[in-house]
Amino acid sequence: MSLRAENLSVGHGGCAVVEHIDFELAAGEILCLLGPNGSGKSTLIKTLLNLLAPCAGRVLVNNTDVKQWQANQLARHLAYVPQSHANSLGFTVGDTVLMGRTHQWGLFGGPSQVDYQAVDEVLEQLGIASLKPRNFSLLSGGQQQLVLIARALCQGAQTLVLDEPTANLDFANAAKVMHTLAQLAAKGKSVVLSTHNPQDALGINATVCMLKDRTVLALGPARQVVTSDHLTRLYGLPITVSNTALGHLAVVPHGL
Ligand SMILES: Nc1ncnc2c1ncn2[C@@H]1O[C@H](COP(=O)(O)OP(=O)(O)OP(=O)(O)O)[C@@H](O)[C@H]1O
Repeated sequence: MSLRAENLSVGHGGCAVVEHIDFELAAGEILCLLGPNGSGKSTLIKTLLNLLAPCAGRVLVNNTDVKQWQANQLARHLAYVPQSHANSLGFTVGDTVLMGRTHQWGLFGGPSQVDYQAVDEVLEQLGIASLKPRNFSLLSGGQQQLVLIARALCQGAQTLVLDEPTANLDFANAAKVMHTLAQLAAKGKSVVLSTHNPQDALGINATVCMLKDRTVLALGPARQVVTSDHLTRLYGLPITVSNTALGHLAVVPHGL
């Protein structure tokens, strides 16, 4: 499985928000989009998912233009994980995850034993099997985010695409979601995510794509690209990336 952006320009109504984006994501890799508010992260994500047409260039999934994929076929390759939300009309966690299988049922089909088994397997894989009978809308934001990741996995997609998966999550839940994504990548899934926290990118050893002023400011491995200089330019305030005594890199804004 590969996801490739080729000289891609993304935007709305023919007006480009970011131009000349080039990257290739292979199995097991994580691409992390960083950029200030309005820099085009969500616009790029929607274009990758074929929800928005590119202004120029193209998106290729397994070397085929994303526009040429049938929606139910594309669902086996790309799964969108929205931000956690509570308007699930009272569905249980089990039902919510089962919905990831609908593209496999055909017009008049319904779930089979294989589908129910797939639900149990992904809930087990993410360590949330005990949540299965619970009402999705009554879960915490972090639990909901894990359930939505489970639904995407149940879809069978090779690549998960997440728009700000840690937004609105407390410190522990955000860490758990990022850890889960890193574990999935280690097992061969590809992940695209956006975040407002550069520390997220360092923690999961991602490839980072920084968006600023309609261009890609930097693209490369987090430890090379998430630097004081790049972050200062990206967010427009002094930011230091320094080594901690434990050998981690810590991102600290200062001078406010
Ligand atoms: N449906 C739309 N029609 C026209 N312009 C839009 C639309 N959606 C977003 N935009 C504009 O596109 C630009 C990029 O928005 P986008 O939501 O992609 O940024 P973002 O980096 O995801 O922002 P944030 O971090 O605040 O979520 C902004 O100027 C925004 O106003």
